[in-house]
Amino acid sequence: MTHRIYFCGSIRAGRQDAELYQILIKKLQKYGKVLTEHIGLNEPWNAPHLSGFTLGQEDLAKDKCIFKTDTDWLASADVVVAECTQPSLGVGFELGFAWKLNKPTLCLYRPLNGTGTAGLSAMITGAASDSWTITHYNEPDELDQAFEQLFQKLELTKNSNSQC
Ligand SMILES: O=c1[nH]c(=O)n([C@H]2C[C@H](O)[C@@H](COP(=O)(O)O)O2)cc1CO
Repeated sequence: MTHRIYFCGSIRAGRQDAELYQILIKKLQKYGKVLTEHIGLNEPWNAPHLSGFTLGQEDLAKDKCIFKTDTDWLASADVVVAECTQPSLGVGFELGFAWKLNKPTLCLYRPLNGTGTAGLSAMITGAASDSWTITHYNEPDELDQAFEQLFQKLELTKNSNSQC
């Protein structure tokens, strides 16, 4: 299976869950190419595709490059998987963008995490549909089944679309 997977996770909004992102990205790589694998790196702001910018630089040109690259990747993705527990403006923006493009989307949320007591935004839960799923979990291994189901469904859709 060679799906193009866009993974979302907090960067500037806080790196508390960085190790978890790395684990989830590794699990997702079983199903295809994770376009945003830099989100699991120790310093995602120095990812290889940003190597033309000075180390540590966070100016407008770099932000424009991040925006262009990420929105292009999102538009080309077959599926979006977002870890939403650490609230992030960037992740929220990406989810709105994915929704507008009708991308199959899986939103992951850890309700028992200290930062998540207030619950997910209604703008995420309220979007639930056949292709917009919200999965609550505590440990990454609990997601194996959800990932399996997501990609099986994607395969079925791909196959039925290619038959006509
Ligand atoms: O350096 C970056 N690289 C990058 O790809 N992003 C994208 C991908 C993440 O899913 C999301 C994180 O947004 P934020 O930085 O607002 O937490 O934005 C965000 C930044 C920094 O805002």
